Amino acid sequence: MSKHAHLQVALVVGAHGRHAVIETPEGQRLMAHPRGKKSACVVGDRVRWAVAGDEAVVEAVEPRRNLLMRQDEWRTKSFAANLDHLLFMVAGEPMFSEAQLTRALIAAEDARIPTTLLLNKADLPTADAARERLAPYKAMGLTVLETSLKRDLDGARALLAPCLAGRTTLILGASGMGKSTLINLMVPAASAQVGEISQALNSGKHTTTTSTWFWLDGLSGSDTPQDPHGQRAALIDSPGFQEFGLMHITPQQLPELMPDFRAHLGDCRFYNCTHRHEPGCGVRAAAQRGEISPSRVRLYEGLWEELEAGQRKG
Ligand SMILES: Nc1nc2c(ncn2[C@@H]2O[C@H](COP(=O)(O)OP(=O)(O)OP(=O)(O)O)[C@@H](O)[C@H]2O)c(=O)[nH]1
Ligand SMILES: [Zn+2]
Repeated sequence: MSKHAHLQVALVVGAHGRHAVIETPEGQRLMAHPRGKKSACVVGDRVRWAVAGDEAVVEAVEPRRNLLMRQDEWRTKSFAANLDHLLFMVAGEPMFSEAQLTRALIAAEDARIPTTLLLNKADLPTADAARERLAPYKAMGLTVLETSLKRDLDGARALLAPCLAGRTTLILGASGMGKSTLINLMVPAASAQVGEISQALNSGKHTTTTSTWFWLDGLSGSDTPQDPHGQRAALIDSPGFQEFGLMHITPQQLPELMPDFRAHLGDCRFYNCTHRHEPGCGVRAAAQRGEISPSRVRLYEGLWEELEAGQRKG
């Protein structure tokens, strides 16, 4: 048993730099500082904490079920930990980026986090082009839900409730896909809560720089067979969509993490086929038969080069 096992557990609902906002099981929120590098925490972490002087100190982070990383130009940071589900929002206007989608799916697959795709703005004529772009993803088994958050709030709520019930969902969407509209629909008090957390973390500045945890009341999973104890539903919003960091993945792992590629991995002549230029490649053959979309092949090749270059840099 860890030497911190006697300490109380709290949930990290906001984190930024050397600060965290933690929530006790009774629902009390406190500012806390991690004791050291080892106790640095991210939203979704369960932590052991204690009072030291007049502040709360995070003494240890409980083992994580998973951790999603994001990447900006310079470095890799964490999005959130202990996720059950990822909801990736897309739209036809502005048209979503298939490269961002593919990266997110690879990261989620690697972390074994199931993903649902949400096509918003289904009311616009441009939704057809988005549906077409999503076809390969549907074909590889992903669920694609459709909403018109602006036109039909009640319909969206009814559709999303079972998808969010009883689990912790990280919601991702590039600017303009309708993420704020969705969060405000599901969490009416969201903007007030974000204000409180970001004020605590940024000492007064009212900008959101951190992922934020929201409880979704009324959506406990007590009716779902996987969760007979009725775990509370929660949403994590992560503002300022960044690319997923994939630097922890090797190019050789990529095909295993792409279900449309994975389906053909047994069909290559060489056991160490990279599916780029080898003769007798089953993946290429599948692409030629139209079973893997040309855009996915291009994305795979680009990622391969990027990850290989990253490996060389060490
Ligand atoms: N036609 C249509 N417009 C929508 C729909 N949902 C959201 N919008 C509009 O799309 C725009 C972007 O929505 P937001 O919710 O602000 O998008 P966001 O993804 O949070 O974008 P950022 O605030 O830039 O991060 C707004 O003008 C919304 O009113 C929809 O279902 N249909
Ligand atoms: Zn091959």
